[in-house]
Amino acid sequence: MTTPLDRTAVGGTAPDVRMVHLGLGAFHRSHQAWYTAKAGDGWGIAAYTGRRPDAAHLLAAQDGVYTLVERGAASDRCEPIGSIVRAVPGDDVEDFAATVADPAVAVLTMTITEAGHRLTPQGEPDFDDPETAADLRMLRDATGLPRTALGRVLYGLDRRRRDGAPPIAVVPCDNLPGNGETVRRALTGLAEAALPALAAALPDLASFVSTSVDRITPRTAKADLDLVRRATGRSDRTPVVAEPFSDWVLSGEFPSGRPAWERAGARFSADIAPWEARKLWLLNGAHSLLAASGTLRGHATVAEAVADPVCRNQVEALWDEAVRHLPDLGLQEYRGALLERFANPRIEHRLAQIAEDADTKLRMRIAPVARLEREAGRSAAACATALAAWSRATGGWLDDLAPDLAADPVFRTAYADAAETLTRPTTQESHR
Ligand SMILES: NC(=O)c1ccc[n+]([C@@H]2O[C@H](COP(=O)([O-])OP(=O)(O)OC[C@H]3O[C@@H](n4cnc5c(N)ncnc54)[C@H](O)[C@@H]3O)[C@@H](O)[C@H]2O)c1
Ligand SMILES: O=P(O)(O)OC[C@@H](O)[C@@H](O)[C@H](O)[C@H](O)CO
Repeated sequence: MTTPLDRTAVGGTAPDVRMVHLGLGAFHRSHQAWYTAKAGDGWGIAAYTGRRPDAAHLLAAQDGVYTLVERGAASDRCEPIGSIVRAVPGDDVEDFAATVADPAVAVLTMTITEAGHRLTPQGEPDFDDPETAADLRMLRDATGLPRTALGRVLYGLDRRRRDGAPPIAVVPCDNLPGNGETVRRALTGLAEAALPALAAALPDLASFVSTSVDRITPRTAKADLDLVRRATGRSDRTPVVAEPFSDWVLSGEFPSGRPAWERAGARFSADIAPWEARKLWLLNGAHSLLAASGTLRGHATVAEAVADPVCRNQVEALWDEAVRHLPDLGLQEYRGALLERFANPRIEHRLAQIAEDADTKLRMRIAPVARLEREAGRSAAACATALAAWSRATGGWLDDLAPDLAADPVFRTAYADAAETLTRPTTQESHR
């Protein structure tokens, strides 16, 4: 017999809400909520969805409690997680703002996806984006509620300013370089356009923490619901599956306190840039390369693609280019560990998921390495392969993604050569 999952699975008492999260997806639950539960020092989270309410409804029906399935190469480990105390649809913007303004709340984390930031390719607020422009008008004229993620954050922070609550730490957890500083600049620019009093107050009202986040978390499959029921004897309508590995590097101030995330292995560093570049260029860069090239070669998951020698060689070549621009942070070991993580046959990480919003991702994961390679006088052939595969898989144009690289004759030649190679069968294939 199975019993429904609820708070009794985690001891019965909910911790007080001291953290708020925007973008209640799989990754928040496998990562920040997991670190917060492991810290064990009584921080509860009120989590809001970004776009669709479904995740909030499912989770709220279970008192916010869900099962984390840690999926190793050989077996699964199921654990109930109880740090999310309230799960709320994101379109309840008034509720979100009231939580952000709550003086007991000290931390605001976010996973709104890279594209959800609605930034220009240069990483600045995009005032030409119609939804951003509509939010700015509403905020300025106080005529409605914002719909974009950053618009909602501005609305919440402005409520906090007006209520005179103590400063809050804003902790972006998307795969964006310098995510804390990027979000600080974006919010400041947007506030200057619509809420000048907030723009002036922001430096005292909020700190911005940059983070490098890592835990491969694919979308949950239907079969995982049965698996959890069999393994735990409880029916969970919304478990989350992740690899056993997890990493979190943070840099910045927490003026009103934070959970003791270091108890769960989080690291605090004054200089996050090298860690972040290592993760974005090696892990995420390879993911985006595989999402394009692996799809072209008929693969559906990361594990399938990385087992293909053609894709694997492309990944190694990309890494050879990237590591020339990274300090020695145990790069050989890191590469070896990544190959093992990618090869985990039980993690069904679909290339189609990684390929979503591919152009935004490639701008951050591949283009920076290509530029550094070109500055060093090399052709950046492996980056060119990644971009050519993306173009072939999606119909995207290099000129739109990275006009500077498109205008560089050496890179352009490498890109054209790569495009041609992608259509040519390998020696093995031509002998079949
Ligand atoms: N899944 C991973 O392995 C992983 C690992 C590291 C970092 N991340 C970061 O977390 C983000 C979310 O990943 P996930 O696995 O939770 O995805 P998910 O699809 O499970 O959840 C995405 C969340 O973002 C919200 N969202 C999506 N588009 C949005 C938009 N345009 N504006 C506002 N909110 C929006 C969704 O409503 C949802 O709440 C990724 O984009 C990435 O930046 C994910
Ligand atoms: O989550 P996204 O969409 O930014 O990117 C897809 C993957 O590259 C990413 O989720 C990785 O699995 C993750 O960053 C590992 O920590």
